[in-house]
Amino acid sequence: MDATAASINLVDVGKVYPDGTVAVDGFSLEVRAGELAVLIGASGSGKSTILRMINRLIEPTRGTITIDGRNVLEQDPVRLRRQIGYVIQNVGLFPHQTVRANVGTVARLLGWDRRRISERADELLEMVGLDPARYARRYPHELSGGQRQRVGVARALAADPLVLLMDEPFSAVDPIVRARLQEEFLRLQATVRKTIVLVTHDIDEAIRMGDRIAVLADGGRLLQYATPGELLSRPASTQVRDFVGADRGIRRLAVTPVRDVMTAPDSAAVDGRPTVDVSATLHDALAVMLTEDTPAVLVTEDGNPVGQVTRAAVFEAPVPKTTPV
Ligand SMILES: Nc1ncnc2c1ncn2[C@@H]1O[C@H](COP(=O)(O)OP(=O)(O)OP(=O)(O)O)[C@@H](O)[C@H]1O
Repeated sequence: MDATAASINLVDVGKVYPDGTVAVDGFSLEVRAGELAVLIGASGSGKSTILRMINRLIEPTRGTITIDGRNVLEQDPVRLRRQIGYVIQNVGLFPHQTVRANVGTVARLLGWDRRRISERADELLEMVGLDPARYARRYPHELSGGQRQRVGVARALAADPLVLLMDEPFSAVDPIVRARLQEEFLRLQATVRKTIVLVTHDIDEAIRMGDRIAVLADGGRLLQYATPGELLSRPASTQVRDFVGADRGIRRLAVTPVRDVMTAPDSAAVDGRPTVDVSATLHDALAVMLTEDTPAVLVTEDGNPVGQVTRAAVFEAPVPKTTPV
């Protein structure tokens, strides 16, 4: 087990609201420690309800939820919530508190001393790309939407939680800011490696961010739980296929590394051929082929040729293995 993250297990979880609405009817999912799982699905399919049952903002009416094997339903909900970071769409920052005080909220509740709280808050602000000297003393209304969202992420990470729950964290900002926040967040996640459950409506966001994506239908019915590549290349049903979209073929290129399809470099063609780095995707390789009007590109690692990718290989990219739901 990773010391900074915890696995999450939902087994046959259900929620019937007091008015009789069956929001979630027997939902099971396993999120491995350090992985980012995305919940996506039609409006009203129960995504937010599932998310909020994990930190018990909503009490399940059946099933079990464990974090690292410990049943959350047997823990004190207030203490539980302090151990789980929670980021929501409009952030919910306290308007009359400075950015530093907002980031320090949970640490304060945990009784940390003032100096440790400020130091931690400033460290977190730096991590999310906000210079504390400039922003720590501002109030939320003195920030842009994207900056507020970063403060929300910093606040959720401040007490070093094992688990982070994110409900449409980037949807309140425009698409350009959103893409930048997603990228920054992925870089941050590569360092902090939390176990994350993220709810979104945006299939591009799901594909970009998710290690695994759960596609839900009404009542929290799990249609498929798979890696982005698998979801795009092997949708489990027409419902998933429709959901993922007609351009799933193009999307798939963006999640398939050239490493997966490259073959040994053709020695005669090494000189002068356009190159892509070994970290590139098929989407990158195809873009180079199209702009350079060439049938193949060389794949390089630290500048040395390690393989090649042809147009044919791009279009015949192997289908990823299926992982059982
Ligand atoms: N407090 C409540 N009382 C009764 N029904 C509720 C309550 N909260 C949510 N619901 C219903 O439960 C179902 C699931 O809602 P939920 O918010 O979890 O869906 P969602 O997938 O997150 O939706 P969206 O994508 O639109 O945010 C919906 O039919 C909703 O109307």
